Amino acid sequence: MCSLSECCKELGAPIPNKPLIFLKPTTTYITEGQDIRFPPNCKEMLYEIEFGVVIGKRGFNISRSEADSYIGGYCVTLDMTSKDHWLDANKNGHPWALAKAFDTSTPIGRFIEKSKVSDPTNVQLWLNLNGKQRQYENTGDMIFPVDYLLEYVTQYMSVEEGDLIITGTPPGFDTVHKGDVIEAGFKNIDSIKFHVSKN
Ligand SMILES: O=C([O-])CC(=O)C(=O)O
Ligand SMILES: [Mg+2]
Repeated sequence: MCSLSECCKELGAPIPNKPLIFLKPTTTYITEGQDIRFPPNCKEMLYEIEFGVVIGKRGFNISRSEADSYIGGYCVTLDMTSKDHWLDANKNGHPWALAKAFDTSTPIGRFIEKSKVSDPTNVQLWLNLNGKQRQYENTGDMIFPVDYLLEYVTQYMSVEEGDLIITGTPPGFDTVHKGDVIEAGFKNIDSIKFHVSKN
């Protein structure tokens, strides 16, 4: 979901009044050492660094004030998006499944202990493409903070231990090419490195 206000400015889009929710199955996850692969009919793929929140226990109808007790930890996450399928879905009012949930579309880092993130509302996200900085934004700039997102989404669906909630990308997201290298992280906390497959 686009939950960083600068991102909306960049797109010329109005700031949304509610979060936009979509699902990515766990079959989309890859870890370091595995390559990001273009799905069929995708000529342009987008990178997005996201603040990943790992759920610590099952919950439904979680209130904002209780939200922190449901957080088990954090995870540096990329939300890779097939722009071709995304544009096609938006044009036709169709779901984003092929745009967001193709295999390898969710590169994830290590589990980060909750205690390693002293203030989740002040984490510096960064992403470098081929060594050049492309995204750099603080979680303090999110339109919908993590506790609000948990309250919002669990009105509709339960969360379970190990679920990963990704919270929207900052400005600077753009296309990758085959052979590119993406490095991304939470400043002074953890970082990840992934290659886009050459073929
Ligand atoms: O791709 C989108 O339109 C929404 C999204 O995932 C984000 O903002 O992180
Ligand atoms: Mg995203």
